[in-house]
Order: sequence, then structure tokens, then C-alpha cells
Amino acid sequence: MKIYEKAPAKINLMLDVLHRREDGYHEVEMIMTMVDLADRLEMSTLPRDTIIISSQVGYIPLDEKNLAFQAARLIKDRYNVRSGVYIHLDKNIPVAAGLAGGSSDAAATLRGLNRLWGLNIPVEELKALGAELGSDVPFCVTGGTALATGRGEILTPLPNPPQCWVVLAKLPINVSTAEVYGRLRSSQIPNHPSAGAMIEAIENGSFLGVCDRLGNVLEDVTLQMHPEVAHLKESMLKLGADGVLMSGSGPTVFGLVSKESKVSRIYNGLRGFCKEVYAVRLLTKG
Ligand SMILES: C[C@](O)(CO)[C@H](O)COP(=O)(O)OP(=O)(O)OC[C@H]1O[C@@H](n2ccc(N)nc2=O)[C@H](O)[C@@H]1O
Ligand SMILES: Nc1ncnc2c1ncn2[C@@H]1O[C@H](COP(=O)(O)OP(=O)(O)OP(=O)(O)O)[C@@H](O)[C@H]1O
Repeated sequence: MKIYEKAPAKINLMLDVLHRREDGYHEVEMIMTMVDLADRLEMSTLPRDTIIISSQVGYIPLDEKNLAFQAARLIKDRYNVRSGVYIHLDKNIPVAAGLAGGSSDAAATLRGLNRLWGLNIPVEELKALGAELGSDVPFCVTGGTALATGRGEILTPLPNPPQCWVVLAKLPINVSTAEVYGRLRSSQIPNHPSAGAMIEAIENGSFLGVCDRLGNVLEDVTLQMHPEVAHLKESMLKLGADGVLMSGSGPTVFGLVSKESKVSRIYNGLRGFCKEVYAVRLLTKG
């Protein structure tokens, strides 16, 4: 039997950092939502007690460093599953981009193996397992739109934001999430974006309200290291995006666009100097 799971990318509509914690993580307040740009996973049982990962791309690890591998090992260990699994990752989400590609693959693996092996693990338990793998994994288990607090693992579901186009652009630079958090001086953040105001805009179905309230305190850190990301943001705004923000720790920048007629102009304008550009829709739930 083969099981298929879709692993969508996330964007952060707002990301605030409150303070650095004793355990080295940062206390955050984030609003996350999914976009229709996804990896696809195919999973099947192997008779031998082994985990094998393959992918059509050559630039991700396929061993225990892969988050899908770690998710499979965690579920096998915790639920005493003797059989093995073969997982093929059809990667479409750019890697190390701030789009939680690896985290979403891990979450899809947890969901998929729960089905493949008939384990009946409740969703709250899947999220708790996800938290052992990474801060973004619990959100990726359920997807939708949510307020994430704690280190990102405490989730409060929110309604779908107003539907729109999302243009994503990633420059060919690598950003380490740990380094960005490490460079942040949480006591010196000049302007904290408001989760409450963003939630209000989402609940009122106000697209322009959402655009006005976009904010990410990690942006300044990444932009200081990579000024070309600021240039990318400016270009997206000049080309006509209604709201523009860096996702997560970057370097991907996304633009929210309400009018379909503007999307191709923005897409083509960005493609002039940036190879990785995607025009997708928000992935609404329900
Ligand atoms: C930037 C975001 O992607 C926004 O959604 C997340 O906050 C990071 O999520 P993630 O990549 O799943 O993060 P993890 O794999 O848990 O942690 C990577 C590293 O980021 C830092 N980290 C992460 C989350 C958090 N709340 N505080 C942190 O300081 C820690 O140094 C950690 O070692
Ligand atoms: N399944 C996977 N897909 C992509 N990268 C993976 C995977 N498993 C492990 N990695 C490794 O994880 C690192 C981060 O990749 P990923 O695409 O998850 O970053 P990200 O989008 O910035 O994540 P986040 O937004 O959660 O911080 C890469 O350097 C890659 O080598």
C-alpha cells in the first residue's frame, strides 16, 4: 500500500519576539498560514526495519539529517513499529528559505505514517511529537491559519485570511534560522508588530487590514546581513504588491496581491533578476 501526503509551505503574516528564554529558544508571537506551494510525499512499508528516503533533488540530506527521516524514526521508536518505510520526497518548496519546507515534510511524515500503520495517534499527540522535531512542525501538522506562541508550538486556530495571490521570491542566499535568532537583540526591538491587530483584520476579512499589519522582527536582522533582500522587498512593492514581508528568518520575501491582473507583472518583473519566483494562492482550510 502507498500513502500520499501533501506538505505545503508556510508564511508568517506576523512574527514578534518577546524575549530570549532560559533554554536558548525565543518566546514568540506569530501568525502563520499555508500557501499552495507544496512538497509531495509517497510512503510505503518496507519489510526490513529500515528508513529509506529518496528525492528528485540532489541538494537535501537523505540520511538522519532529513526531518522526514527523523519523523519516521520518532514514530517507529515511540510506537514500537518493527517494519520499515520508504519515503519519496518530491521537493518543490525552496530549501532553507523561511518557508518551513523540512518542517512540513516532517509533519506530513507523521500524518502519513499514522495512516499507513493504522496507529490512530490523536492529532494533539502528533503535534507533541512534532514539537520534538522543530518549533514549526506542530503548526505544519494541522496547517490552516493559527496564532503560534511559546517557541511556536502553542497553537490557537484562526479563521482563513481573505483569499489573495501570494508571490514568493527567494534570492540565492542561505540564511541560518539559529544565526538570525542569535543575532537578534530582543530588548532592543524598536517596533513590535501586533498579533491582536492582525487577528482583528483576519476576523473582519479585511485584505488591506492584513497588508497594513504585516510585520516580522527578524526582518531587520536578515536585511542587515543581506541588504539585497531589502531591495527585493522594494521591487515587489514598486511592481504593485499590496503588502510585502520576509517570511520567517528569510530570505524568502512574499507579496500579497488582491488583483489577478497585477500578478503576472510582478512575477515577470521579479524574474528579471531573481530565478526563484512563485505565484500561488493562500491555502484556505475547510
Ligand atoms: C523562524 C520560524 O521559522 C518562524 O516560523 C521559526 O521560529 C523557527 O522554526 P524552526 O526552523 O522549526 O526552528 P527550530 O528547528 O525549532 O530551531 C532552530 C533554531 O532557531 C532558534 N529558535 C527557534 C525557534 C524559537 N522560538 N526560538 C529560537 O531561538 C534556536 O536557536 C534553534 O536552535
Ligand atoms: N525534508 C527536508 N527538506 C528540506 N531540507 C531539509 C529537509 N530535512 C532536513 N533539511 C535540512 O534543513 C535545513 C533547513 O531547510 P528548510 O527548508 O526546512 O528550512 P526553512 O524553510 O528555513 O525552515 P523554517 O522556516 O522552519 O526555519 C536545510 O539546510 C536542509 O539541509
